[in-house]
Amino acid sequence: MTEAAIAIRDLCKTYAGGKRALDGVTFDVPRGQVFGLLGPNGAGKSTLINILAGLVNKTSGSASIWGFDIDEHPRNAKASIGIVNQEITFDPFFTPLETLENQAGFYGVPKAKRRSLDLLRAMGLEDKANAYSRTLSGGMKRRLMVAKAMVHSPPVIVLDEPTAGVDIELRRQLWDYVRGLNARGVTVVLTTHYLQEAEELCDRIAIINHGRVVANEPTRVLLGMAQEKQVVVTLDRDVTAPPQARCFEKVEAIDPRTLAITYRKDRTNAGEVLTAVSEGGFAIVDVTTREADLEDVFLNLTRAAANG
Ligand SMILES: Nc1ncnc2c1ncn2[C@@H]1O[C@H](COP(=O)(O)OP(=O)(O)OP(=O)(O)O)[C@@H](O)[C@H]1O
Repeated sequence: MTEAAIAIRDLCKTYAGGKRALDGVTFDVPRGQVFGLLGPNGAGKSTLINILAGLVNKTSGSASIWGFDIDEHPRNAKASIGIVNQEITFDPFFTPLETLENQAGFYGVPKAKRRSLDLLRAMGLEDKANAYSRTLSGGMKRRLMVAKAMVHSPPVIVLDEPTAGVDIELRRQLWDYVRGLNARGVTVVLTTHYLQEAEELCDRIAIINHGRVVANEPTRVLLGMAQEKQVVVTLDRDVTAPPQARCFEKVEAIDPRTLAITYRKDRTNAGEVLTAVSEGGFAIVDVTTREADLEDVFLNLTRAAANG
């Protein structure tokens, strides 16, 4: 069996004051994947990452990184992971090249083994190597943070909300860099509030809620768990009385001639829904369908956990 990049077993954390932030968390991050860690605010994601980073002490359970237990081999465990936090932290008066060299010094990487320029190239910052870091754009600063977390060549990198507050174009750029890192063999763990980001990038996703894992599946399996689908039909005339059928879960009027009809794919299919609309005496002029997305699954799972 190939060992996991990160193995977490029955991890618990109760903060002083009694808050139980992690309540028996168990999962593996397989090597070579982009792994998404999702959860609503306060679910325990930062606590988990901080335990891996050695910044927060766990209450019980175990965790290992690249086969190194964080208690038994803390130095090796730390050397195996690079963590990119949400905050941008580097001295604005150093250049990107100096920033990486300083960080490599901090990690004790010998000069001969440093590859600061390679990293800057990989992050698209080569031509900024000698600029003042404070003159970089927001997206460049984030990429510099990723490069900084990579100076000791860890096989695993954790990106905590890498695109929070970043506009869509920069977000796509950062996604490309994440894909590039992964293509070079780096295992990537990503926390994000943007479900579309997880859907696009992650091979596998774990969802945590109230300190527990409520799902841990390949992304496509998770997406398959969404049962609701929608067809949007444009009709030949204004609808005064919306059509009704047992296979409809919900009918909403988008405009007088356009209806969004929700159905459950485990109970019916788009063909039956469209037939029911025609049988209601309408001719269908246009049809589009909307696939359920991760957001539907996420809401269902976190809601189910809240109610259960
Ligand atoms: N130092 C601390 N002392 C006490 N409680 C804490 C501490 N840090 C976090 N918590 C609590 O533990 C729970 C989990 O917090 P955590 O920051 O791990 O969640 P999160 O999933 O990272 O949330 P977010 O997405 O908002 O960062 C929350 O209820 C939080 O208030």
